[in-house]
Amino acid sequence: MPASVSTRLLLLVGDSLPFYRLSHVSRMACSRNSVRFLSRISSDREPLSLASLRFKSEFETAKKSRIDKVEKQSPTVEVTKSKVKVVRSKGIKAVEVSKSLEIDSTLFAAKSFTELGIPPLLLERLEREGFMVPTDVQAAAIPTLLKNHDAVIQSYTGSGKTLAYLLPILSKVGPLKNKSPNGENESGKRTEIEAVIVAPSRELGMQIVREFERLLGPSDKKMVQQLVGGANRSRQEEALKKNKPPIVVGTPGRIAEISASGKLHTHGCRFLVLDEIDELLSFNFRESMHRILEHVGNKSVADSRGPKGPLAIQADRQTIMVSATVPFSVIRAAKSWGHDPLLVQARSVMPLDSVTASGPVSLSGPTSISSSNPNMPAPGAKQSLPPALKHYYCVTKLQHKVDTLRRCVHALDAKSVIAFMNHSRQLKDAVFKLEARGMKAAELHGDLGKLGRSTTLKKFKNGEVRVLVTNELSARGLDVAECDLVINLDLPTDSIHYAHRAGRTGRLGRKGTVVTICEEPEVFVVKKLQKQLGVPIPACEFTEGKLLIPTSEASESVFVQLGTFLAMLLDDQAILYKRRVFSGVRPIHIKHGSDTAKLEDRKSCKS
Ligand SMILES: Nc1ncnc2c1ncn2[C@@H]1O[C@H](COP(=O)(O)OP(=O)(O)OP(=O)(O)O)[C@@H](O)[C@H]1O
Repeated sequence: MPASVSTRLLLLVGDSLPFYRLSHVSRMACSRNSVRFLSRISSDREPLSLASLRFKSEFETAKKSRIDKVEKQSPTVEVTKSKVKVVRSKGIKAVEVSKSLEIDSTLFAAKSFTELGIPPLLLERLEREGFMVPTDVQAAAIPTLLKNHDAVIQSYTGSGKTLAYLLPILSKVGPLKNKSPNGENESGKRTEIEAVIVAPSRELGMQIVREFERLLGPSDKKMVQQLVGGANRSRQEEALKKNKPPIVVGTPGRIAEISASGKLHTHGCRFLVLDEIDELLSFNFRESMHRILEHVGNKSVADSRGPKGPLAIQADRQTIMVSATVPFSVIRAAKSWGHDPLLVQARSVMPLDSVTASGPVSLSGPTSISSSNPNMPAPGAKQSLPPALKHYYCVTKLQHKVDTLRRCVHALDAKSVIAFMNHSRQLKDAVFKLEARGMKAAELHGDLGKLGRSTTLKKFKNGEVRVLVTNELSARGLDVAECDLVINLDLPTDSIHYAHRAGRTGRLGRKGTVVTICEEPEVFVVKKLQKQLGVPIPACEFTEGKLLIPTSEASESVFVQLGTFLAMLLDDQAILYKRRVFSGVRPIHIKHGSDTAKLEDRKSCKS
């Protein structure tokens, strides 16, 4: 090891920090059942579970007569007596939670989809496709949506928000829905569009279509029609005419276009889903969204001169808005477009009216929703990151960024990597450099045609391409389960963009790492992101094929995690956590990939 490195007291970081349990603290957001499910996915170690925290988790249907009752009680998590103590055993420092968090988990402890009111045919399909246990957000959203509430669904990336709205729709629309009281399945009787799902990109739109098709099966897959831009429009119109699909999924521009041409009749539509709603609110989509909101589910001609303007039409449809990040603009829009909409999160369902711009509404609620103060955490960003993700940054010179990326991929032995850059013209260069060094890479951006985009994506998904170099196009919604590393070759513009990029890895409880490669003058931006997101982002280096962290950074990172842990255990109003940055701590060595880590010379740690 070079002298410069050895004198800097480095920490070798592996898959498990000594505070492994701390790194998973936010799994508290999961119900016991989904934790059980998640632990099946990463079964190589035991995660911190609600059971270990002694959460109450029986499914007590009888005790709850009406969902609305629950919905009105805003904070659903109650901290009664919490004691955290640091214990030492076998040289490992660990945190033991001795007593006792109470959670009103009736809505969020479903052991199976059966308990959520899904019809039998759909249950069969779910089972066939391997969906056995609902995730937390699904357990909260499905009963809420089945009761026809308008809703904003917010939970972290990769937590299964698509099925959270797709299942209630398929419970009421198409061939898998509940039979009518006289025993007849009414499928096929209606000829109108019953559900419109809008997504901001073609890739995401097509991914949603595939999720529908997977459950509908080959014989009924024509029940859903994709209307995404870049594809042949007249073919889409013909398919609409011929198949009369009850469900359409598309991008705003194409849906608005076909609707304006009179070939898409959505006035009788019952569901309007706006996926990645905060993105759909952007200026680019304004006109198309205006048309969609004005027409979908509005049987009578809308009064566009009403006091709230044309977009405030109270339609007959159920409006469902979805994103991992919910800034206040979304809350405002949802209040204006929906009938008493609810905010559905993994552990809470509350009226949107209880969400204000000025302050916290609940422990898990949108405490970070703020419309003005730039120093406040970015709206909704905190709850948007998968809890098991690890974040690092690495300082290098501009001309060495791609080489650092390559070393990072080797050091972490990453199999499937998404690297983000801000400008599409730089992507080709990065790909060229990687390929020249023998690393299989490909670029993905909006300037490629539809075919080029889908071919590249397919190659990435099936492992032919190891590094996908892309821009913001791929930051939202893209679901590649195998992606184990996200790299920011350029800094994201803010914490919301960071959260969506980061969320391409660590999907559904899997392991994932995010590394931001930046230049020295950009480090303050990373520090700011760390503060806004409430996650530790320590500096790292890549030496001798290993990811190394300077000791001071490691200590800070451990304490950011401890702070997050305490803040989650105890209401942040009740405890004022003071972060201590250690000084003079002797080196800590943790073997990469080992399950148990050694915290050497603990005596020198002053706590
Ligand atoms: N209950 C479940 N059991 C097993 N797999 C599931 C379940 N729910 C969802 N999944 C899978 O988890 C993956 C992530 O789901 P999805 O894309 O809906 O996440 P998301 O929350 O919408 O993420 P993002 O915010 O990034 O769009 C998908 O591959 C989906 O098929």
